[in-house]
Amino acid sequence: MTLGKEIDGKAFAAKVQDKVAEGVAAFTASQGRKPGLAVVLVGEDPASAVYVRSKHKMTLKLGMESFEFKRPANISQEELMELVEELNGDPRVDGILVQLPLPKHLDEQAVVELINPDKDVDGLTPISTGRLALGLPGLVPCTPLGSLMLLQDELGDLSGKNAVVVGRSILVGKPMAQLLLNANCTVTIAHSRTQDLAGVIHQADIVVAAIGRPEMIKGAWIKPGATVIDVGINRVPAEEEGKTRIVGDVDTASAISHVAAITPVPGGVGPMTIAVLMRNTLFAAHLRAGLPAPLGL
Ligand SMILES: Nc1nc2c(c(=O)[nH]1)N[C@@H](CN(C=O)c1ccc(C(=O)N[C@@H](CCC(=O)O)C(=O)O)cc1)CN2
Repeated sequence: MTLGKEIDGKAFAAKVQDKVAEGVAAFTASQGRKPGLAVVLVGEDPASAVYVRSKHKMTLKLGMESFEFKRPANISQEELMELVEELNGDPRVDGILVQLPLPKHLDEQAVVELINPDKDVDGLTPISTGRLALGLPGLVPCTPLGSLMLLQDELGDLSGKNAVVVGRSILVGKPMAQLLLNANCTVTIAHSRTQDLAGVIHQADIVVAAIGRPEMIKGAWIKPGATVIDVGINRVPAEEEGKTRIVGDVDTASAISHVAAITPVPGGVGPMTIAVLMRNTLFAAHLRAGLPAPLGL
């Protein structure tokens, strides 16, 4: 039995970060200021707090300015919108990211829509989404772009490949499908109502799993030799009493003998999410300064 390769997302993310750091140094030298990223965290969700801390540390490590805005879970819609308006107008801020999910009483879409599209480093505003749908250059959501980079590094040209994206979220599934379509794949979006999910997945040369259900996709569903990107980050009970561990949406133990390559969880797509956020911040800084997009990123 041959086993597929595990794609090292951490190592690839480190390469992206090195290139961003070079670009940041060049930008800072030419503009006399550092690119700046503002991250807004609402509430006390422990996972969100960890991700925001990682973003802060990475922003500083790569030579950029980091502005963190922590607000209580009971913040009103108006107060949050005011904060976004302030950041839209702040000349030190090139990129704005509102950490998701927001507490239930807040209208996530309204908050995202208020972000200046030139500062939309999450690629979630209607302008960014529209540009992606039209195949125009723009800011693209971090996890899907990171996943595409891993696929292109692994497979080269993706033209003509059958790709199945499992999941249709605004953050991952929909932009991922659009990116694969722009890369000339034949794309199917599968979701919770898809009939014969196993059969649909079995047609795919590329599977992107983004449904948020722990280890749901089994090895037998995967076409032998397919490349699998596992976007899931699901916390499940560990063997040790009271502890948890993270698993993806794919049952890696059964999939590894079917795939040509697969991203592990952790250490696959996750690190790429933060690396691409850094890239997008550098891109946004170039855009605002009227400079062409940095090369090689
Ligand atoms: N506004 C946004 N909110 C959220 C996004 C996003 O892109 N924009 N994505 C996720 C969370 N996220 C970044 O925000 C993120 C998730 C996971 C990782 C990561 O590196 N994961 C590690 C495992 C980490 C762990 O042990 O918990 C891995 O997979 O190796 C980074 C960023 C939802 N919200």
